[in-house]
Amino acid sequence: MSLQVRDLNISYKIGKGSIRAINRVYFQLEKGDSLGVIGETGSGKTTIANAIMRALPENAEYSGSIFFNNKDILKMDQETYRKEIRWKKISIIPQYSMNAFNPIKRVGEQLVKIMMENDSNIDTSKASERIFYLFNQLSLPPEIYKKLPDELSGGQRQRVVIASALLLDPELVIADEPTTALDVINQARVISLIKREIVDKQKTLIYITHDIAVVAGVAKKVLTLYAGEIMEFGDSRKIFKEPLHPYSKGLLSSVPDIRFGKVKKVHYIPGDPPDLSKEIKGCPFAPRCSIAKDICKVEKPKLRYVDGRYVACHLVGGEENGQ
Ligand SMILES: Nc1ncnc2c1ncn2[C@@H]1O[C@H](COP(=O)(O)OP(=O)(O)OP(=O)(O)O)[C@@H](O)[C@H]1O
Repeated sequence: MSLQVRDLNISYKIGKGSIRAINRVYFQLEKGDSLGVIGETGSGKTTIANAIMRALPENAEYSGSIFFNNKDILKMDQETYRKEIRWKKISIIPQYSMNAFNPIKRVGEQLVKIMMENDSNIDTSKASERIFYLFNQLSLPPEIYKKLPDELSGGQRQRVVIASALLLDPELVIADEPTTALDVINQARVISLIKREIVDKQKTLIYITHDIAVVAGVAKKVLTLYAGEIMEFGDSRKIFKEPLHPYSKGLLSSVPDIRFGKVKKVHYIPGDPPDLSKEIKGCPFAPRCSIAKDICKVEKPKLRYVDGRYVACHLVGGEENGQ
């Protein structure tokens, strides 16, 4: 598996104007990589996921490429993507599992249908064998197979969604805020199952979240996104230990640490993200950045390779990325 996102730009047309949701995004993942995508609400995380899933809404306009195993999926027609890629090669665990299922059909029946529609070599007995195997892996009781979606708890439903994403053994799984609707116990359970069934099995994972602490536990790489632009991208241990971009620093210092009976002082980044319907000349973070210089307000910083990661900041030195 290889995923190369190259110069991705996505905007949404609204009325006479448009929202520039993604700007010049580049990143690359290989088999076994796990990437945490973090950033405030509206930073463009779901837009990236939808672009990879070929599920952008009608009002989206895009340019750039997303090479998946060397084929540009943005240039593929919808039908080819649906037949060859969706479920089989790339799948998604969406934010709200409620919407993922038909409320009047039994869970097992719906999972069998996904499998049979996407793989002509599979019959009902092979499909149910795979489903029971995944239920077992995800600590779901076999009775779930015959239940209606509404008869499951939130945590069970989200685990069934994980099972559905894994049914056809895809190479890349995108988890978009998969634990938002769950209590902390179920959050921890779902996260550890995602780690065990996706990361530890050498599949590639893109994990989208507001929750930085989760990324630290799941992802080997991290990408901080702000106003649709990459601020920092690279090895998560390096970035968590010593973030270089002022935005990554701000995000990390906003994580509460209540361990060992001590409550660390939580900082927040004053101000709000910019209005994406207006042109942003310099670094989008400059108006909120406590160390911004004049250049930051007028010139976009390039992504530079610095100390083992890419950083887009005029005030952090290093080699240019060349992209
Ligand atoms: N269909 C749409 N039409 C117009 N604007 C949209 C559309 N979808 C998203 N946007 C805008 O694009 C920007 C990026 O949205 P996106 O949902 O990708 O962000 P996000 O980081 O996933 O946010 P959240 O964390 O809240 O899910 C936001 O300004 C959002 O309002």
